[in-house]
Amino acid sequence: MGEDGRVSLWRAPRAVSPIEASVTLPGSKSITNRALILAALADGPSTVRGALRSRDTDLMIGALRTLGATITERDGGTTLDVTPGPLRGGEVHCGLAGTVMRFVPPVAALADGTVRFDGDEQARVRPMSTVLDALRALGAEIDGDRLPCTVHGRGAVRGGSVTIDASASSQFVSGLLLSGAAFDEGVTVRHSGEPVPSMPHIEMTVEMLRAAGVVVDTSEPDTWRVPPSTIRAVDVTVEPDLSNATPFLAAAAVTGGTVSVPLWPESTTQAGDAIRGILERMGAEVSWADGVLTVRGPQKLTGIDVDLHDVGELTPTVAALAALADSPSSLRGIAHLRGHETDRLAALATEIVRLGGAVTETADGLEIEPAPLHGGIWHSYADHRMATAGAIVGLVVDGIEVEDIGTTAKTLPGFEELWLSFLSGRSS
Ligand SMILES: O=C(O)C1=C[C@@H](OP(=O)(O)O)[C@@H](O)[C@H](O)C1
Ligand SMILES: C=C(OP(=O)(O)O)C(=O)O
Repeated sequence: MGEDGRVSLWRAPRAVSPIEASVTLPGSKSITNRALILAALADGPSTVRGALRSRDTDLMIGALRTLGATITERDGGTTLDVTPGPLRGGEVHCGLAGTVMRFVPPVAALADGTVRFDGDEQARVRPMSTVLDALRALGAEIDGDRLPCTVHGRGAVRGGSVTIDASASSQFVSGLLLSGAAFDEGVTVRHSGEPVPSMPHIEMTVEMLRAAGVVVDTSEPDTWRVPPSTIRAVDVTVEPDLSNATPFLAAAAVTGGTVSVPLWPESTTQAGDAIRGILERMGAEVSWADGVLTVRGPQKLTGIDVDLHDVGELTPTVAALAALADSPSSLRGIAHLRGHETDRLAALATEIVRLGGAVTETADGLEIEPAPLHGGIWHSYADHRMATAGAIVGLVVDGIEVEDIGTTAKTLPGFEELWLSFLSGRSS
């Protein structure tokens, strides 16, 4: 929606030749928001360098300031100095950020005061009861099962053991673990149910807790044990957001060009790293040397049969690639995407079919057949990754107009300008 309330349409740039470019991405949303939570609970001042500044991370900064942390900015806002303060009540706006909705309530339960949570209309239907019920079982008092809801903080949380069904989102586990060391008895989270999605994101949580001196016992499957302890202040540098890199790498794949992304970590828990294997299987050449990832697109993009359960946030990019491939694709293991920013399976199927594509929505994924696409409006559903998926399609299909491209500000403000300078080979 534009400022005047009308739907805004962005004419997606068409690639006139193979894209040859290099692009540097800002920091990871997932690492930035975890670092901020841990810093707000730490035993002293922390510094977060290379932080992502976007709607989701600004909402996290706002939430933690409300609860009592002092957060100051340097280096154009990408270095954040965080000094924890006594936790208190207030109003927290979650926007559409899963990390704010699921990571902040456990912090609020530790506050001395009442914390009211609300968010965007679409956030009010995102699953949240699992983390709220778990907090109740651990001794917190909470009204509500989704946004809006209220946490009546009492300055401490008993903690202990809780069994949850985290099959709808890994963020339920991460949220409880991030604050768990500050609970009187720590926390033991056991998962019971269908497999937990997005496991690398839980590994990211565990790795960052350990870096802050917190013990996390992961010796039993589907069980995470965090004994009570102080959370050490840290000086952390955030990796670039590899999931946000995927539309840029996809541009090489669909145009037969060459795209490089510097500062690509040699090893990482970020889901975005899985794009390397995915693009290779679709026919691209992928190489990594001296911290630079390079993708060289194929003559013909092949379809892929892939289980994206662990890396669901890559689905919009992979679906756009699949819609442009010359053989069928099957994207599986991603039923939980119905609880993301929007029902991503329905949204992707609707938008690709609208352009002439052949997509069948299954219970846990998408079947995509090759079909010639034509121009038209690509709706974004307030979902940053839907918007960037439309930009990928627009590279090779004439007349694609992406509705509400500004929604990319959730994790990548300035996407339009970055995309344009990238396409002209001007980006860094
Ligand atoms: O913890 C995180 O930072 C995230 C976990 C994942 O959530 P789900 O487990 O709900 O898929 C991922 O999709 C989301 O983009 C970020
Ligand atoms: C699922 C996503 O976000 P959130 O952190 O809001 O869950 C995402 O970025 O793809």
